[in-house]
Amino acid sequence: MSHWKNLRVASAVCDAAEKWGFFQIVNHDVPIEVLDNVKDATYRFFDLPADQKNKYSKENSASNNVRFGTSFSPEAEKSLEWKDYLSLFFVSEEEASMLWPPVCREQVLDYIRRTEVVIKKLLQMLMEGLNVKEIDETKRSLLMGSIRTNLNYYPICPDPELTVGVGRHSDVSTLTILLQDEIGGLYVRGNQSDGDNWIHVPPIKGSLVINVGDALQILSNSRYKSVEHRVIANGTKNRISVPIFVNPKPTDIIGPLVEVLQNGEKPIYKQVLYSDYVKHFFRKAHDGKKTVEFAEI
Ligand SMILES: O=C(O)CCC(=O)C(=O)O
Ligand SMILES: [Fe+2]
Repeated sequence: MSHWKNLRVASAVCDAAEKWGFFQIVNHDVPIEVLDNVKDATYRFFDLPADQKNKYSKENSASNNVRFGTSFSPEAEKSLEWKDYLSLFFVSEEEASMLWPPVCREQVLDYIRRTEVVIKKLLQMLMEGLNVKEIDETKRSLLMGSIRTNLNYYPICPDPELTVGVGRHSDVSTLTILLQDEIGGLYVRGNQSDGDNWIHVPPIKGSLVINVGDALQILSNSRYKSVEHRVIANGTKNRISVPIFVNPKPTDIIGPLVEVLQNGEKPIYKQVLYSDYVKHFFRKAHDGKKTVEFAEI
């Protein structure tokens, strides 16, 4: 990735986003200490006593932008996912310094700051692949207008056969940047249409896993693919991961970009308010990729 101006790197990124929707990057300029620090901070948060963590639960949190919880949409699920999380919606450094838990705040902010450079480079390459020459203010908002970071904690599960870490889903983001630890357990749906073909994403020290989300699939009129993935429950080890979800602003209207349709290509998606899309997404339990149908024409 440090050679991101090299056309071969750009074309490998666009190719992976088209064919797989998932790839890993190395030599990306986010220092390994920043990654290690945010992993340590994640453990520090989940090691806090329950009453400390519960200060950030739905019932107790001072803001909707900070949320500690379990599973994905507990009201809609038949069985809960074996995962606790702390979700941090970034508004400003000032807000973070007031609301985010002190045990992880600085490390998460640092991780976001250092990753932003990588996000911009990736989006620039992906946009060039769509014939978008410049990321102006409107596009910047559509592509990276809001940022949410989750700290995920998958505790040891006494009977991993009975549940999952995270059920099959695609992300609502434009791009997701995922830091995973060395345990493994993330699977991605392969691009062969026949059968149930899941591919393990092997942990690579220092790498970041990148995946295309629904919003970028919609903006690119399905050129870039938002691919299903899931995490298995683990019977012997705790696992953590730290995704940064890069999203449009909630008030943005998303639909296929004009540059993509310039050659006469038919739009597959209509224009939808991004916050409506997100609402639709969180109403249901994780169940594959059906959510994107909400935006189909
Ligand atoms: O923990 C992981 O590896 C993936 C988590 C994930 O897919 C998500 O939070 O959307
Ligand atoms: Fe995901």
